[in-house]
Formats: sequence, structure tokens, C-alpha cells
Amino acid sequence: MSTEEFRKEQEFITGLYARLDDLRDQAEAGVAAALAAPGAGSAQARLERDVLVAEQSGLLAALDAGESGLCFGRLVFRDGRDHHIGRIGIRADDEHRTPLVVDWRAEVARPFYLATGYAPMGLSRRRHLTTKGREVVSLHDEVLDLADTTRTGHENRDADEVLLAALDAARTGRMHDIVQTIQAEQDGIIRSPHRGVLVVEGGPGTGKTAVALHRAAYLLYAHREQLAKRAVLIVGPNPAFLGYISNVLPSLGETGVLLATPGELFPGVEATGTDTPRAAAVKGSVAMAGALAAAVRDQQRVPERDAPLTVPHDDGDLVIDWGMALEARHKARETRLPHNLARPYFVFHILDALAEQLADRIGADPYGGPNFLGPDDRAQLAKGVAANPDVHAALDGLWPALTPQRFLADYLAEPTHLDDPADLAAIRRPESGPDGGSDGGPDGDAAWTPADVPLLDEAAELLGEDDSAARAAEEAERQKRIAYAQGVLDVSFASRTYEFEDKTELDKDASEVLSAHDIIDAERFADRHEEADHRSAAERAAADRTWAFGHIIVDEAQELSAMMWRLLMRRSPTRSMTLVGDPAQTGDPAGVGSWEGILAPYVEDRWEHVRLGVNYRTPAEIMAVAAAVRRVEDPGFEPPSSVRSTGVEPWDRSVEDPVKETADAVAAELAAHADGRLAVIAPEDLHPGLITALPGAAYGAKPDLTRRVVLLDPRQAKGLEFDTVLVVDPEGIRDGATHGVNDLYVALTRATQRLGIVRRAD
Ligand SMILES: Nc1ncnc2c1ncn2[C@@H]1O[C@H](COP(=O)(O)OP(=O)(O)OP(=O)(O)O)[C@@H](O)[C@H]1O
Repeated sequence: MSTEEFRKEQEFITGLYARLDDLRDQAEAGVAAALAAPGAGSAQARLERDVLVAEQSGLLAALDAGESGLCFGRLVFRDGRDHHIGRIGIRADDEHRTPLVVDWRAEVARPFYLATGYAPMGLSRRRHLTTKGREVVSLHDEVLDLADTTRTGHENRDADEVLLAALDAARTGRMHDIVQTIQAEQDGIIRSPHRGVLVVEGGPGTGKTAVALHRAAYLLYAHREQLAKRAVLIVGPNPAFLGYISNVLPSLGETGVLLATPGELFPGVEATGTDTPRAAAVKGSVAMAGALAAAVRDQQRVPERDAPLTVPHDDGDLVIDWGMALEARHKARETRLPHNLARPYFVFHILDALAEQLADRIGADPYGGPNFLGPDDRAQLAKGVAANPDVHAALDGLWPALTPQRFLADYLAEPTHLDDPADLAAIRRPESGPDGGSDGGPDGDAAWTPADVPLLDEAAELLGEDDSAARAAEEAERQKRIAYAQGVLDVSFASRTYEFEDKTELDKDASEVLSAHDIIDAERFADRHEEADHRSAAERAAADRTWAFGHIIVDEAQELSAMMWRLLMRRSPTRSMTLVGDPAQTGDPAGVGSWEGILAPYVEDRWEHVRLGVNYRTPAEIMAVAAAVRRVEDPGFEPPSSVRSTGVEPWDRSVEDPVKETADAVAAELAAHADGRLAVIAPEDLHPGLITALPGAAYGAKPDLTRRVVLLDPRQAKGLEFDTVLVVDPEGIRDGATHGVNDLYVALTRATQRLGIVRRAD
């Protein structure tokens, strides 16, 4: 081993970190200076300050990301070019701003992932450089140019050594990035230029999640400007999973991403309830779109033919009859606007007709001559009608203004418009409180569920937001700001006059200089003030139901229902999406079976499909057990091939007391292995016993995955991985749900090292 080579590399890395420290100091000083700047008086100064702070903070986040594993590779080209490759790009502080380390996403870094002995892509040598903190701990060189006879002493005998070391490492409960070891098939997907829908399919452990996250990082790099404005949304199956992946993008220096579960995609609603599998399936089916549309139309009523509505009025009773209401409804529907936005048309038509009715009655000439009332009288009558609260109460009854929450709570209390009465019964729930709950979600058992979220979104589309009240409030706010801005300008004008009074001859020209007052009126000044919303795009997107994302990544995409796809497609008008999943792992009863089924309604056949075929997580010994479970139903089933085998066979015991056996096995594992994480995956009915038997284990809706032992139900285990997994009562998992075999397959494929199975003996 050449220590000289090591020394040189260490020298380079030390210099690189020194540069990183400089840049970080500069960025921190930039933020501090910007925050301390006396910007409070002027809107423009404040704006500039906020932009600067945001920029420098983003830079700081990227620089912080560089702290660990800043540089991990080096490419030596035959033509003499020599580049270090890193997590972020860093330039020297010289005249040419020479790149010290090249961002892994840059085109020039690509041979690091793709070059082979057959296709060296101009490389003479590729080096993997492993660091711990700021110290170089190992070098692995691959010679790609057979004519190159120089040897460094670090030539790698096993080209996969770095990859295997990463795969063998003890898990921490948080997913790590894979920039150092991205494989060629993965690189192609990460950098795919496809602009529309890209479907990435692959069995367990093939790196789908890793690839999706690195693709997000790549897209943010390649299309920074556009995506910084529109943000990237990553949808993952549950909060534990989002926690598990949450460090990956920040470790790559990217923070402009919104992570959300499907249940979090309707701002203002927290979906904490659960549905029965049948209810989730019905709520997720596309038939719900038609049912809700029909239910909204049901809210546009007319009186019975023989039972007109009579509304008391000072100038005599008013009558809303079938014909009048029918015509008004026709006119309103003709606008093709959503319910709440069409409502004013209905209201105006009825008010008009009622005023007419009154005028005909009051002004009628008993001798058959023309009506006595002139235009002013009629206007007066119309005003009276419009001001009558009883008229408005009647209109509310016929065409109520509705919030999505109110509408859906009412609909689910008495569901309609589905063909199968059993479906209607499955989704019916106890009636909500009078206001549909404070966040719209009724309390207790009837809280909103994740399956309700796309229904709320559908309802919001059908109803449209009648934001006239909000707009009026906003306008009043704006007027206040204008008044305030006028005050500010007046003060500045007054002080200008005062200053200019003392000007010397030399300064006389200064009075010609434009002041703020000359170029900006109070209104514009106030508006500019208002624009100062410097939340990141991701933050704004999280609060805005109608946000159109620049790119959407959906993990475990096979789980989403048809209704959820409708919601997501509304958030992605450009259809720029990456969908990753594995139909063989579908657990949700509402999950859509095939990619064609999901996508045809939105993009027909204009989508690309790629596969990943190598399992990086699960050793061959464990995969054989998992595959056997699937082969019972599907004898031809072929799992992805495991990249490694460990020689450790899974164990399998049938016992009288599975809880005790599990507790003993957990204790034995912890005693045998000082590092890593262990998961017990068991059906929910065993959880109370296991919680007592496993003190210290994390459990619940958002278990802390960084704890040594975690207790999960099979659905929660989706997407996660652990060094050791104990699957308890596999038959209970298999028989306990609609897609129980898939759930069991998921559970059995979570281990990176060891698997134990505890069965009930009976
Ligand atoms: N190129 C790679 N280098 C190092 N580790 C990798 C690589 N590709 C995948 N892995 C690791 O393999 C494991 C499985 O990856 P990931 O979770 O992305 O797979 P998946 O296809 O999403 O799995 P599942 O569908 O079972 O949830 C992770 O620990 C990931 O870091």
C-alpha cells in the first residue's frame, strides 16, 4: 500500500475542508450581516435582506451537507484531466474559480458510475475514496486503461468491495444516500431525461426509494431555477417511512422538497382516522368521483311543483316556485362553474325574479293598463328583496354555499349514488357535529381518514372555493396597508422637504433626484410590501391545495387508490412525475393493480417504464424464504436476484407462546450484536402482549426508528429495513388482510442480515 498516495489524498481532503470552512464562514457572516442590516424602514431593503438570508441559508445547508463524505471519488482521464467527485461542487478561491471537487450530478462525473473495462469513457483510473470525518480511511482504485502500467498500490481486487461494505454496514434507523456507489442501471434512471411520467418498477431492496430520492436531487440540480419555484413533492406511504428517508436529500444539500403521506395532501386536514379495508376500497374507487359529482348536484334543489316556497316580506309574501327555481338552476348550471361559484348566478336570477314578481303585484293597473312603477321604484323593490334575510335563508336551502368538509361529512353520514348498497353501508359513518368539526373533521371515531383526503380534494374541485368573503377581507387588509404606506411616504416626503431646505448651492441639483414618492404611489408601495412572502416554495406548496408542483415522486405507488391518483394528477398539470413501486408488494385494498390502469386516464400510453432487477438489501438466504411464500400462489414467481449472500440461514420456530419466544429471541439478538437495528413485525392483535414483553421497543403510529428495537405491523414495515427482523405469526399476517400474502412478503424482505420466524404452534 502506497502511503505516499494516501498522504497526497489526505492533503487534498484537508485543503478541501479548509475551503469548505471558509465558504461556511462567509455564508454565516452573510446571513448575520443581512439580518443585522437596518432594513426595517424600507420594504425594498427588507425584501433584499430576506432574499439574501434565504440564499445564504440555502448555501449553508448545502455546505453543511458536505461535512460528511464531502469527496468520495476521483476520475483520472487518459487525456490528463483529473477530477475529484463530491457530494457538492466546490471551487477554489482563485481567479479562474477552479473546480476543486465536482458535484456528482455534473455530466463530467458520469463515468464514475458508468465506465467499465469495456467502455472506459476516456478514463484511465477510477478511485473510490472513503473518509471518516475529515480523514481518508481507504482508497480503492480501478484501472480501466489496460495500457496504463502505473500502480498506486490501492488497485482493487474486488471491484464491489465499496458497495458490499455499504450494504453490510449496520443500519441506523435512517436511510443514507448512495452517491458513492450508485450502480449503472440506477444512474440511468436517476438522470433520465424523460420529462413525463417515468415508472420505476422493481422487487424488494432493488433501490427504488434510493433511486427516487437521488433523482429528486438530480432534477433539482439540473433544473434548479424551475424547480426552486415550483418545488418537488415526494409522497411516501406513512410517517415512519418519511422519517426514515428524511435525511437523504438534506445530506445531498437539497432542502426544497416537500415530503408528505397521501393523508397529508389536503391542507388543514389531519387524517388520523382509519377505515375498514372495505371502506378504504370503496372510497378509493373511481366510482366515488361520479357519486360525489351527483351528490353535489343534489345540493342544487328546486321546490316541488305543488309546494312552492313562500317567503314573508314587508311588501307582501314572495313565492319561489318550481318553474322559477328550475330556470335559475338551469342558468347557473349553464355557466359550468363549480357549485359555489355558480351559486351567485342562481341567487341573482331568483332575486331578479322575486323583484319582478313584487313589482307586477304592487304596480299592476287594475284596469289592465301598463305597470305604474318606474325604474327607480323597481330598483327600490329589488333592494328590499335582496336585503330580506328570509329570502337568503330560502336560497341557502335551495343552493347552499358548501365547504368540502361540510359537504363530505354530510355525504358520508348518508352516502348515495353508488350501485351496491353494501358499498354505501361500508362508507357510512356517524353524523358529524353541527359545523363538520373545527378542521372539518368530526371528532372521535369519525375523524378524517387518509381515504377521505382525495374525496375532500374532489369535493373542493366540484364545489370551487367561494372566496368572495376572504377576498373582501384581503382587500380591506390591503386598503389598510395602503393607508399605512401613504403614511410612510408622507413622512419621507416631509423629511425630504426638510432636508432639501438646508441644501447648499452645490446640492441644488439634488432636488431633481427622484425620491421614492415620485416613482411609487402608496398602492404600489403597499403591494410590493405584500409580495415579501419569502417562505420557500415547498413551504408555500404545503399550505396550498391548488399548488402545481414542478415534479412529483411517488414511492410505493402501487398503494394509491384511483381517487388519490386524481388528486396527484391535479397537483401535476405538467405530468412530470417519477413513480416507483412493486405491484407484488401491494397491501392497500384500494391500490390500483396495473400501471396501465393508473396512467391511461391521464397520459394514455405516453409514459416510460423501467425495471430494477438486483436486490441490494436482502441476502439470498432470506430471499429464498420470501420467494417460497409467493410461489404458493404463483409458482413461476421470480424475485430480484440478491447481490450478496451471508451464509446465515433464517430460523423458523413454532411455539406455544409466540410473545415469550419473540421476547427471548430479541434479548438473544441484542446480546449477540452490539450494533444495528431490530424489527419485530407482527399482526396488530399481538401488539399489546409484545409491547409489555419488549420494554424499550418503539411502537405506535410514528415509531422512533432509531431505537434498537421497533415493533411494527406489516403495513408500517413497508419501505423500511433493519439488520435483524423477527416476523411473528406469519399465517396471521397472510390471512389477516385482503393482500395478506403481499404483506407477508414485505415483512420477510426487510432484513439486511438476519431473519427469524416465530409461528403459533396451534
Ligand atoms: N447503489 C447502491 N449502493 C449502496 N446501497 C444501495 C444501492 N442501491 C440500493 N442500496 C441500498 O439497498 C437498500 C434497499 O434500497 P431501497 O430501500 O431503495 O429499495 P426499494 O426497492 O425501495 O425496496 P422496497 O421496495 O423493498 O421498499 C437500501 O439500504 C439502499 O441504501
